[in-house]
Amino acid sequence: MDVLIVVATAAEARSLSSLPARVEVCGVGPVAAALATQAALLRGPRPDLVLSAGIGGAFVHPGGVQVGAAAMASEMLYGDLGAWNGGEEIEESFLTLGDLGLSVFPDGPSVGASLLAPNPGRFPAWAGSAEIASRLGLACGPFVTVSGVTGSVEGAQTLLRRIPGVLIEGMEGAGVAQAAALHGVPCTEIRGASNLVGPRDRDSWQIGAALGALRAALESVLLALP
Ligand SMILES: O=C(O)c1cccc(C(=O)CC[C@H]2O[C@@H](n3cnc4c(=O)[nH]cnc43)[C@H](O)[C@@H]2O)c1
Repeated sequence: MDVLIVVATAAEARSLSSLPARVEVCGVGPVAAALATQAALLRGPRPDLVLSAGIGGAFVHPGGVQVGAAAMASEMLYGDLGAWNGGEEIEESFLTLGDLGLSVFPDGPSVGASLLAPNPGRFPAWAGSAEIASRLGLACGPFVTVSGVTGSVEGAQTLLRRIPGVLIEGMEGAGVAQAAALHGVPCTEIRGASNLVGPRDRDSWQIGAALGALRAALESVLLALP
């Protein structure tokens, strides 16, 4: 399988040097990720699989991953694409694009693109993800993509309530997946957990351990691919 790996930063790319895959550095955030993935796919060659990869935050729950371990996505979804709904008389809640009847894809034919099924910003991972993760002993579950890193216990709990079993928070995965979906190329996400999702404690981030786990996971995944 020909694989395109998309990472946010040059440091992440350096930690993946000499892997048998093309590595594209996209910049931080979902917009940068989607733009760079789109550009790489237009430039070609067309890969068989796109992998969004990097470090990420781990959600704390019984099925969650430890800092320093890697995990694989079952789906990639936007965590802050929608509308906050609150006021004097109602408790604040979050409305997703699905709740609002909106889609991340054009809702009519657009230049150069055929009409795609409405999508609220949730992208199923490549169909082989769960099987390969289980074979390699990697946790597999939903990965959420945000533009603003979660910085409180309440923020982490709100995301966990909205996305049961969510494993990892990152800033690029759903953007990469959206671009791959537009091109009809399967996509999944792999991250090494550098920190817990919650109050900001930058000194506790274990970036070296996360990058080591990410590289080991990617080496095994690339070997195991058909
Ligand atoms: O120090 C900060 O407050 C800070 C704010 C925004 C970004 C950063 C970065 O170091 C880049 C984050 C980079 O790594 C991924 N990442 C890692 N942990 C998390 C997380 O808990 N939540 C979301 N993203 C995370 C992300 O994909 C970026 O590419 C530092």
